[in-house]
Amino acid sequence: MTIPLEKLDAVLQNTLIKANLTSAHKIIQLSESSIRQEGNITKEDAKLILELAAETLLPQENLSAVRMRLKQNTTLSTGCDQIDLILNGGIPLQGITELSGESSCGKTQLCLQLCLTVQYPTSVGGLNKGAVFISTEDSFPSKRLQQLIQNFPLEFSKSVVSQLEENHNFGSKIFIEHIGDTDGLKRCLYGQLPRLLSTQDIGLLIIDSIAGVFRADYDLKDGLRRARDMRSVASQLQKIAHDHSIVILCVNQVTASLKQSGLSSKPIPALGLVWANLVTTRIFMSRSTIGNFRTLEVLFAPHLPKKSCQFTIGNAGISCLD
Ligand SMILES: Nc1ncnc2c1ncn2[C@@H]1O[C@H](COP(=O)(O)OP(=O)(O)OP(=O)(O)O)[C@@H](O)[C@H]1O
Repeated sequence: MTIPLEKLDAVLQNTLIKANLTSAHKIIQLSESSIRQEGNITKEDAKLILELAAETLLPQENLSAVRMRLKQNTTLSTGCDQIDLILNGGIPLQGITELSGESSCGKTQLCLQLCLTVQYPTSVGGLNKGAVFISTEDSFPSKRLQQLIQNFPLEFSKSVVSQLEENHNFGSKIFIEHIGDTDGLKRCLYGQLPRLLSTQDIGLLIIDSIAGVFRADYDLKDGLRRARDMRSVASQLQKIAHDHSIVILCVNQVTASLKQSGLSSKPIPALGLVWANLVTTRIFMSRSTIGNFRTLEVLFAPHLPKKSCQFTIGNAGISCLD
C-alpha cells in the first residue's frame, strides 16, 4: 500500500520516490531518524510521513488496541471501552456468558446496550446483526430502549453512521419474546428460535433472566428435574452459539449467602452449582452503597483473568469511570 504522496510537497515526494520509500508497510517499520537519513527530510516531515503511513494502514479513525482486537469478530463490544478491555474485546461469541448481580445494578441496561452494539459494523466491534431478547419476568423495557436509541453515543460516529443503512432502525432489529416457564423456554430454544435464526441475521440472544424460569417452576423436591432441564436448556444454547456463531447472554439473579460471622452477607449468583458448571463465562455486577457507581467483574472465564472496573448509568447508557 502506497502512502498518499499527493498530500506531500513535490520535493518531499521526489525524495521518497528516489529512496524507494513510498510503501506504508516499509515506512511504518522505520523510526523518525531512519526516515530522516533517507534524504534531506526534516523532523516534522518525517513525523508527517509516519502519520500518513499509519493512516494508510489503519483507515478507521482512532483505532485503539482494543478496537483492533474487536475487528477479529470473536467478541461483541459492550460499547464501553473499559468493560471491553477487561473482557478482552467484549462478550465472547463462544459458549454461554452469564451476567449476574443484585436487583437494579444495571444488568438489563447492559443487555439493552448490547442490542444496539450488535447492530454496529464489525469494524467498531459490532456484528452487523440483530438481537433476540427473551424476557422471563418483567415486561421488556421498551421506553428505556427508545431512550437509549436516541442517546446512546455512536462512538466513531461518522464511520459508524456511514456504514449503517440509511434510516437504520435499531428497534426493528430486536426480536422480543416473553416466556414465563421452562417448557415455554424449551419450545422456543428447540423450535421457534432455530426457525428465526434460519431466516434472520441474528448475532445476540439474551435471556433476562434465566433464574426467572428455573426459580419459579420447581419445588424443593424437584431438584433432579430442574438439573435435567438446566442441562437441556444449556446444551441447546451451546449448540445455537456454535451453529450460528452468536453471543448467548443469560442474566442471572443472586442469592444471599451468609458469611461465617453470620452478620454480613455476600450475594452469589443464583441457581447453584449445576448451572455454574454449564456457564462458560461468569460476569458479576454490583452496586455501591456509597455514590452512584457500580462494579463489573469477571468471576471466571477460560480466557480472562479476574478483573473489574467501575461504571455509572445515565440517559446514554453505561459509561465507565476512568
Ligand atoms: N435513564 C437513566 N438514567 C440513570 N440511571 C438509569 C436510567 N435508566 C436506568 N437507570 C438505572 O438502572 C437501574 C436499573 O437497572 P436494571 O434494570 O439494568 O437493573 P437489573 O440489574 O436488571 O435489575 P433486576 O434484576 O431487578 O431486573 C435503575 O435503578 C437506575 O439506577
